[in-house]
Amino acid sequence: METVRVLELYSGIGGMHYALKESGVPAEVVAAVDINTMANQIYKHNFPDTPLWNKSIEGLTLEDFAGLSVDMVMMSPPCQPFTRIGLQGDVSDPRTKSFLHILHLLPRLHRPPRFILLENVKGFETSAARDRLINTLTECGYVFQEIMASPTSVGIPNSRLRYFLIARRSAENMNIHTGSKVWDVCAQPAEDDLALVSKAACSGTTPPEEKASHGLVLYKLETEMQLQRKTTQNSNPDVKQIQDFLEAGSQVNVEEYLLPPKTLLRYSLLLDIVQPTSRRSVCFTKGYGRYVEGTGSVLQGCMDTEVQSVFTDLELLSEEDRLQRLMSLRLRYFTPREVANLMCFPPCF
Ligand SMILES: C[S@@+](CC[C@H](N)C(=O)[O-])C[C@H]1O[C@@H](n2cnc3c(N)ncnc32)[C@H](O)[C@@H]1O
Repeated sequence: METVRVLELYSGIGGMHYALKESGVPAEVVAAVDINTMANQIYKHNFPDTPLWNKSIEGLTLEDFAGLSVDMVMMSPPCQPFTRIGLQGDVSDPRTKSFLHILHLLPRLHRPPRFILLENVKGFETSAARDRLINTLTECGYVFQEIMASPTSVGIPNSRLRYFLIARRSAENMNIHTGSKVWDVCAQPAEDDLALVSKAACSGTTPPEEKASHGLVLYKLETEMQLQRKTTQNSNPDVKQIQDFLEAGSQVNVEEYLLPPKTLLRYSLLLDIVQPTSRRSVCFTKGYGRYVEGTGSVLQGCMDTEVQSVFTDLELLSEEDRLQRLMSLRLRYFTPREVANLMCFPPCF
């Protein structure tokens, strides 16, 4: 099989490049393009031999494409215009401009890429940007498939529901079929709604410590449905346990990652707590470690105490007693290496 020449747009820290390597497809990233200097430093550190263009994608020309002679374009355009908790500016958000530029170039390329791979957040599948992408692909003679998938679909205990599109020029005699159906390969379609736990809870829909109808005790600000979903996720043997992604105890300075008292007292009801034996965690975001609400799970370090007993009647205690109880769980943030493990970056990253 010939080596596939790949252009990696919005290359960030190189997640797609690692996935490409992992796929076993003989491929070479002939150029990676990103405008973020910090991300580019990380990319360069991990892929020193890949030509990295520190420039805006709006600046790419037909000549750039012709010069690279690419077989495949892979890209993760900025997702903020499409996230469900964002403003959903879609095609009118300035951050979509560079993607629209690519769609403008595609029909004009002398030698269009044989394959296109795209990744984005849940929300993209119903956007006008997605409709424009589909129209452009159809106009250019591509067949494609759209898939919604989460790491849990492949046995990783982290919910991060994402949109994927794979497209191939139809002259390629392919066996994927174009269709308007977005394939959902998740056991639970809305699973990363867990990241929105605190949002629903803060609207005051669920009083703490309410007895739910299935015998589950709601001791935190979460709905019965959310608790039920967590229980189901934790009992799915197809998904690995969190402990398989942790650094060895001797390698972690636990004190450095413990949640500070102020955070425990203020935000304990909003925390998404997981244990080493859990088979789930919520999506980690940029604010992890700085903000609590919906930014990622925290790990229970001491198993001698049950989370439920800590939270029972917690609000009736004095501040000092509350803190003592909460601290007994030894709640800590995941280390950067552990987050990278959950995102399936290889050990060498
Ligand atoms: C969703 S992230 C890409 C993640 C990437 N797949 C990774 O593994 O890190 C989007 C990236 O697009 C870059 N970006 C956004 N707008 C851009 C533009 N107009 N030109 C070039 N890069 C841009 C951002 O700096 C960011 O790194």
